[in-house]
Amino acid sequence: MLSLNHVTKKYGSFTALEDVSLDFSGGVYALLAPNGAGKTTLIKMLATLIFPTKGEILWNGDEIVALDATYRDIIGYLPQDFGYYKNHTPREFLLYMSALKCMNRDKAKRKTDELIETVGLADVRDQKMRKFSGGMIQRVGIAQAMLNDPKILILDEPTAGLDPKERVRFRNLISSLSKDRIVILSTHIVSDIETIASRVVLFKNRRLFASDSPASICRTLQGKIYETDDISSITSPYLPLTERQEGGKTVMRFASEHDCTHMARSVSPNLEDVFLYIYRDDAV
Ligand SMILES: Nc1ncnc2c1ncn2[C@@H]1O[C@H](COP(=O)(O)OP(=O)(O)OP(=O)(O)O)[C@@H](O)[C@H]1O
Repeated sequence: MLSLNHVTKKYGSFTALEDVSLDFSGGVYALLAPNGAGKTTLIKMLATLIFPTKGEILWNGDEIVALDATYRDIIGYLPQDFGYYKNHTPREFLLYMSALKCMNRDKAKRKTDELIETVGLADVRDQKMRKFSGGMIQRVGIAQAMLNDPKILILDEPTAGLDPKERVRFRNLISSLSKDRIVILSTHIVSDIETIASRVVLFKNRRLFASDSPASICRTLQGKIYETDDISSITSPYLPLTERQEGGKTVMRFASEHDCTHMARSVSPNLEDVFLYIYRDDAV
């Protein structure tokens, strides 16, 4: 198990994360928060690129910093800006990354071929990456993070810049890779994780706000979410959430602290409602 115990991270006098305690056991953990909430800071600490100012991060009871290379051997990491060589083919790039990870050549070749299949790049394994789409590049990124068959796979905003079809493909890939390992991914896009996250981790005001299953997180707004096509009635204190077109009318989803069944239809909360509700005062 990977555990954060009272972790605080400061950059000079600025506190990016404060007193975060959190356990990761198995499955997909989605760090969901608006930009600037500290997701990358947490991810970089988990990847041992930066260190907590206070508190400790433990892998099965041992500090990850003290474990050093032993810990790095069990993690796979895809950073936000994943640097690759445009003139490399996926195969060349993965073999190069295997060499950096000191893998023996036979194992590296075997693993490279296997991962190229897994991420669906077999047809282009020997083509230069300069013409690859964002989704294809991210799939190469996942493959390099998986070379050492990591127990912990850490992905920082893996779906940023992908088109809807690529996002779905990527989501399915992450889900298939999450068996028998911890996957920790950061995102500010709710639809990326609604179906694949076993746990959603929310931060607010630099602190941990919630860490629970998507269903439990959604239940926190049970009885507070409504829909109506009388959108002119949705003014303060109601909180407008989303709008959609239905049967030629605009239907608005909104949150209310009080019963509104006299004027609107009560609906089941979804993760997007929760996100918009929790971060209503933040710039998202
Ligand atoms: N090296 C640094 N020095 C000073 N402040 C920093 C540094 N890195 C991050 N910050 C600040 O810490 C806060 C959290 O940043 P972080 O990158 O962790 O957020 P994030 O949730 O990952 O957002 P994004 O999705 O935009 O990367 C931000 O206010 C950011 O400006």
